[in-house]
Amino acid sequence: MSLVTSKDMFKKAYEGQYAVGAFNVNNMEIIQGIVDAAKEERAPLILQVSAGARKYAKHIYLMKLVEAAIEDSGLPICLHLDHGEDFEICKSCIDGGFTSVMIDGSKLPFEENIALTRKVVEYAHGRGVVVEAELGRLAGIEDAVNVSTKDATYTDPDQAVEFVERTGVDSLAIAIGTSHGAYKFKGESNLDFDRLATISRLLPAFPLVLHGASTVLPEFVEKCNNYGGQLKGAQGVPEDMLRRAGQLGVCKINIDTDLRLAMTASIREHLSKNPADFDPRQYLKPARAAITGMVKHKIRNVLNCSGRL
Ligand SMILES: O=C(CO)COP(=O)(O)O
Ligand SMILES: O=C[C@H](O)COP(=O)(O)O
Ligand SMILES: [Zn+2]
Ligand SMILES: [Zn+2]
Repeated sequence: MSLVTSKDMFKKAYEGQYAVGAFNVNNMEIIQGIVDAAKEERAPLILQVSAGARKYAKHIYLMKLVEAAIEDSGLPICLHLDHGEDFEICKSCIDGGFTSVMIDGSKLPFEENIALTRKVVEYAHGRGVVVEAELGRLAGIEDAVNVSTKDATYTDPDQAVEFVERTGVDSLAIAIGTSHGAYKFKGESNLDFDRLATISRLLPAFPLVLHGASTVLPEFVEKCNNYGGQLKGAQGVPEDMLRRAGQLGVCKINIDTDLRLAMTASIREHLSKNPADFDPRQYLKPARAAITGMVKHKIRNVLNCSGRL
């Protein structure tokens, strides 16, 4: 088994009206925790690396860890660059063995986003790599930059069609009200499903991507806070909304925050209950198991992709 692109995964997901999970990875325990869950569930899997993760762990370490995960698990895995901000980082990941890259030109004017995305698509497709782009802008924390709610813009459906036609991109991240991080809504949660349905209708059989799709499960926030954390007012996207998105052309659902919460809650609990422990394996082992539990929950209850390998 080797690294694969998301092409077949998305085709099957679109036809089956479910979504593939794209989980952010930063270190060995996170990769192992996710892969263990996907293996048990026989689920398709995308592992994604942000620019920040690449800086933290280094490209080669993440590459080798993912290669090891494929060899050890026998699973086909798509390795994806999350939120590539320029041509250079996309090129570096393509040259360095990734099978999928995201060029995120969403903060650029429409024509500049098209030109940049086209340039990446030409380079990637020539090398068998697929490309995700973004149109419309999510609020929240992304690569240490906080996009305020007033700077966020929802995706225009007609522009989405023109964008896909003119760039030749393989999938498109859209903005319909989700946001990055643990604080997505104040009060009532609301996504623009009419907009999603319109985009989906205008782009039949085309895979859409939902970023900022963590559910921020209250029990994990509470556990963090019960053991010394200070996560006040954290709120995510309700699970039923994500299931609905999966039936409206969303083939890839991005999850990072929920993994962070699962891992941190577990570590906080362990160290609080076992103050004499100082061997990292003592708290990283349950933390890794917490990641596995979270990913299995997503695969079964949010993505509906269990057994779809
Ligand atoms: O979109 C994401 C990564 O690109 C992650 O979103 P969350 O912060 O909701 O997990
Ligand atoms: O979209 C953002 C992802 O959650 C990655 O976050 P990061 O840039 O802190 O690694
Ligand atoms: Zn973006
Ligand atoms: Zn994102």
